[in-house]
Amino acid sequence: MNQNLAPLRTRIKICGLTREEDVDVAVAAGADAVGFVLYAPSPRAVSIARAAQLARRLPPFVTPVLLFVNETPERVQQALLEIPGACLQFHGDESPEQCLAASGGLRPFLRAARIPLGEAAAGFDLVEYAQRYSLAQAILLDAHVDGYGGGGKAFNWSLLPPSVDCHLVLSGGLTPANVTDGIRLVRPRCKTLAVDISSGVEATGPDGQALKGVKDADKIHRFVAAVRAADANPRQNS
Ligand SMILES: O=C(O)c1ccccc1NCC(=O)[C@H](O)[C@H](O)COP(=O)(O)O
Repeated sequence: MNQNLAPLRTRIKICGLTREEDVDVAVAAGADAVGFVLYAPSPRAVSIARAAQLARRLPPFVTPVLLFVNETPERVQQALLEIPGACLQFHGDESPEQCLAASGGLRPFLRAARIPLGEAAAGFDLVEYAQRYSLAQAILLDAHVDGYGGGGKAFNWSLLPPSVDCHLVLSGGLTPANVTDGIRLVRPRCKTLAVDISSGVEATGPDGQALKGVKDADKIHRFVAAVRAADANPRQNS
């Protein structure tokens, strides 16, 4: 366990933004990064032009993250031209070589690992995966769901290996209510930990169904507050 190396400030990414007001709320709440889904089949998809428009609202030191699934290097490069300073997130079946080619070796990228649900998580070799994608800035842990991601499902965090020699981003089914447990369980196992949420801060319609791509300001604020509370209470994090 890398407890002595654990940072006291967990970085926060809010993903799947499509509206100006949600970008502004994420920034006001204290997010370190905001994610734009550049994957057409997603209900949260935005075009490159729209992502660029939204990213222009960001103040210095809040990072736009561009999420791709099995995209061509040409389209990734096009997005980087229009959104300079962005970080990339590869959330499909991209090999290490494809990640490197698409990033042009010029921009940092996150590599999503899709961890099986239930007890099967124990069979996922995260140590080997992190070695394979050693050029990634961090490995983003998401649950294995249909449609590649954004499914709002949590995998069994306690089945992760006790120590992984990389930076991790915990995602998949996080909520304001469970993020403290996630930080407590995962932070001691890696170099640094960030958290990433999309479904768990979405608004719901009158029928109780999630409005995908529309965020709830109160949930974003509660999520950030829960992360900061976890950071501030070392007893919960050891
Ligand atoms: O959001 C999507 O629709 C999506 C589609 C395809 C691949 C990934 C996708 N989203 C991933 C994310 O939004 C986050 O990186 C993260 O995994 C959050 O997921 P969750 O909080 O479970 O919605």
